[in-house]
Amino acid sequence: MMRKIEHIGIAVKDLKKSNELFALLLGKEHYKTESVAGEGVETSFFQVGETKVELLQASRPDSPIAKYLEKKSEGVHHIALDVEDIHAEVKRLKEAGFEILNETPKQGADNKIVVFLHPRSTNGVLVELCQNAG
Ligand SMILES: CC[C@H](C(=O)O)C(=O)SCCNC(=O)CCNC(=O)[C@H](O)C(C)(C)COP(=O)(O)OP(=O)(O)OC[C@H]1O[C@@H](n2cnc3c(N)ncnc32)[C@H](O)[C@@H]1OP(=O)(O)O
Ligand SMILES: [Co+2]
Repeated sequence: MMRKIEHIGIAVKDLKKSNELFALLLGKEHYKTESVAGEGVETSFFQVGETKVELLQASRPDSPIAKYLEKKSEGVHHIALDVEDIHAEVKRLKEAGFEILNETPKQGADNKIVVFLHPRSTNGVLVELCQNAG
């Protein structure tokens, strides 16, 4: 079951500058920064009511964010959905015909395990499933 939008992921070139911009926009500072080496990203998180904004800067050239920014401008990169049982959701979505990029959940930021769906199977939106890592 999809419980809520966990976060909106935004690709940025300069995390420090974007942290200042989003602190001004949201009227509050980010509550954490975190490197996710497996994804080649540096992230920062802002709590916005029940959901979050996740800013993402590439930490190495082969990062998905680096590739994204080679072709597109800064902006909304993905939508993350909070799920109760990520394995059950992967099974349900696979059977429904969605393209799962990593069937085995991988370590995400902010104490989550995550799975991604290919945007070509979701109307052009990169979708991330997030489950609390416990
Ligand atoms: C996990 C840590 C953190 C967290 O929240 O915990 C994160 O969120 S990390 C976020 C970064 N990691 C990822 O994005 C992993 C999943 N992404 C991928 O596997 C790739 O980026 C992929 C498959 C979405 C795209 O791969 P690649 O760039 O090699 O392929 P193309 O450039 O050829 O793109 C193929 C096709 O997809 C379109 N595309 C690419 N990225 C996006 C996007 N973010 N949103 C929507 N569409 C996207 C691209 O435009 C191409 O479309 P086409 O029509 O063929 O031009
Ligand atoms: Co994310």
